[in-house]
Amino acid sequence: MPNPDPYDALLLLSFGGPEKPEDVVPFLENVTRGRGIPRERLEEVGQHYYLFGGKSPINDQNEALIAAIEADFAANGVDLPVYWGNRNWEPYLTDTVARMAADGVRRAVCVVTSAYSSWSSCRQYLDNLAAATDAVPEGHLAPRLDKVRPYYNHPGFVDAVVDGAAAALDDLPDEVRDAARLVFVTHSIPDAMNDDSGPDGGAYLAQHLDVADAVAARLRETTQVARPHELVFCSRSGSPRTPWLEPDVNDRLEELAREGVAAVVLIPVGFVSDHMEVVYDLDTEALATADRLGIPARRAASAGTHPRFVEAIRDLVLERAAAERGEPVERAAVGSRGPVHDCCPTGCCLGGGR
Ligand SMILES: CC1=C(CCC(=O)O)c2cc3nc(cc4[nH]c(cc5[nH]c(cc1n2)c(C)c5CCC(=O)O)c(CCC(=O)O)c4C)C(CCC(=O)O)=C3C
Ligand SMILES: [Fe+2]
Repeated sequence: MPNPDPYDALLLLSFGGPEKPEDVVPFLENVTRGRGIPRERLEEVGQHYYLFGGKSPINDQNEALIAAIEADFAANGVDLPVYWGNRNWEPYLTDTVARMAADGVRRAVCVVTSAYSSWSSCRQYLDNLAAATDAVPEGHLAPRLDKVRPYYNHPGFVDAVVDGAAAALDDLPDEVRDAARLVFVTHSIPDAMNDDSGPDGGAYLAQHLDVADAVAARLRETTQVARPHELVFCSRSGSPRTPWLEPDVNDRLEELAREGVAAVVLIPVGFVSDHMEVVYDLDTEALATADRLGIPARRAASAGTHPRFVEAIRDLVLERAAAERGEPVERAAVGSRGPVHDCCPTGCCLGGGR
């Protein structure tokens, strides 16, 4: 039987999103508190949510992921209850951790719906865990919360991305499929945040480039067609004077149209589920850009509840449990960078967060 000791629960930590139109403004206030996002940008992003009835898909997607994890744990003899908390919306992480304390959870392993290193995608979640532990009401012992390593290069996550991309390629018209450009997409962050990501800097960008190479190589093998690939960015915010990672997906599509590209597959490798960044920034905006430019384009599914991703979560949990018991563990990783550390050293992913 797999051994989850010393853990007595799994905590899924996510971003959170609004459920109804009245939630949108308070949600955006939560996200951007102290982050210096211009008012016009907030109004614009609010419109993205209103276009979808004020409801982000992310909460339903997390519920589906939890159901898939519970089924996978039950089928594989992993006896851990699953809790869920968000940074920016209900169920708030602070409330969840208080409930875990009241339930007598002493130590939980934590999986975040974010696969890469950077202040936004790793350190800020660690800070959220620490703050939620500190906020446990008097009279209860706060559980210890161990976040698993950034898993962008875990073979299960990568398999899910490969499958999504292969299905999107299949869906392109026959005559352009072989000439399609593989365009990997992730969330832009400020250059300074990338410069400060990981223990040696630049990890956010380097991790994406590495996994994009790995996915493209796998697609080359499975389809027997070599296609060029590249990484682009979406969802830039902040002040226009602050440099963020570029090119923007829409700007790049303009260039690709001028270069006469035959077709494009957008692969949202930076995202774990098809949340608002995917359904608005890619499906609504970028696919409209491609359409206007006359480029046949498809958007690949993100990992979501792909069985290989769910298995990867089980593997990450059991791997960390064994490591905490002091047993030798093999940390699965594809690409050229090796597994990311279990525990971030001081100074990892600081800065850039202002
Ligand atoms: C790296 C990264 C991820 C991926 C890792 C992860 O998943 O955590 C991510 C995910 C997400 N970002 C999301 C939403 C938003 N992000 C914003 C703003 C920002 N994101 C940033 C970075 C990231 N964000 C940054 C550097 C900012 C600027 C403010 C700051 O410096 O902190 C804003 C403010 C308005 C705007 O300016 O866009 C919103 C509304 C949602 C929810 C989607 C839904 O509702 O379905 C999700 C999953
Ligand atoms: Fe974001």
